Amino acid sequence: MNNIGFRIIQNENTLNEELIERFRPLATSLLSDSMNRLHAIGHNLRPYHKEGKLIGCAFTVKTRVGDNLMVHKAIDIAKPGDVIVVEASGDLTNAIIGEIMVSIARKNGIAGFVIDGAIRDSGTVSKGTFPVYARGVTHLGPYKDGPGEINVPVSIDGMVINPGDIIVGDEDGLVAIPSQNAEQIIKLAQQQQEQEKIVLQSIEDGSIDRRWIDETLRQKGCDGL
Ligand SMILES: O=C([O-])CC(=O)C(=O)O
Ligand SMILES: [Mg+2]
Repeated sequence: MNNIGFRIIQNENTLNEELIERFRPLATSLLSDSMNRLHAIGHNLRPYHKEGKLIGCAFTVKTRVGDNLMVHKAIDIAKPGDVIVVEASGDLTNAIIGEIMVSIARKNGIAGFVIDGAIRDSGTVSKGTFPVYARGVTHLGPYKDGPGEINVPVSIDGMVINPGDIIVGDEDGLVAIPSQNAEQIIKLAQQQQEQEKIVLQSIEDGSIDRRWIDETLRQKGCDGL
């Protein structure tokens, strides 16, 4: 039987430790620049935890607005290191997760949550280092009836996330990288990181070259130069 709207699909993707460590020093700004500033989860999802970077493979959940039955199932079956990514239509009426679900997820070795919807118990979540990104907060709790689906493509604030995509989150927000592009994106981001170090050093030693600004303005025909 294929009960569309009420399905659990297996997802064996994992991210090895070596790749995680190579992503760790790379800011989301470098990673999104390395995808031509076109691919990113939108700015509406913000971190609600105190600190700590999020890196892991997407374990996706599509759920009915305000319902978290399938999110509970996801917490029980996702692998250690997975990031549970929940499409809840961006609705903030009912919270999708709270302190108890965060505690179970942490205990199960889940890397973090990305919730395109609301969370609750934010006072506790905000004191911890377990990564939780969400669109907002409400004290109103979730229903637990479904429908919902696990490991289908989801849409998170303007970006399609496929199960197994690499999710990276920091203070600036979230990016998703198809796993087959990981090596290429890491290399490009490392190159930009080196370039930015050189720029920062040139600011310190006064050798920074700012001629490009006037050159660009001249090309635009700017008055008053
Ligand atoms: O009731 C729920 O499922 C959500 C919640 O508040 C918690 O996880 O603490
Ligand atoms: Mg709670």
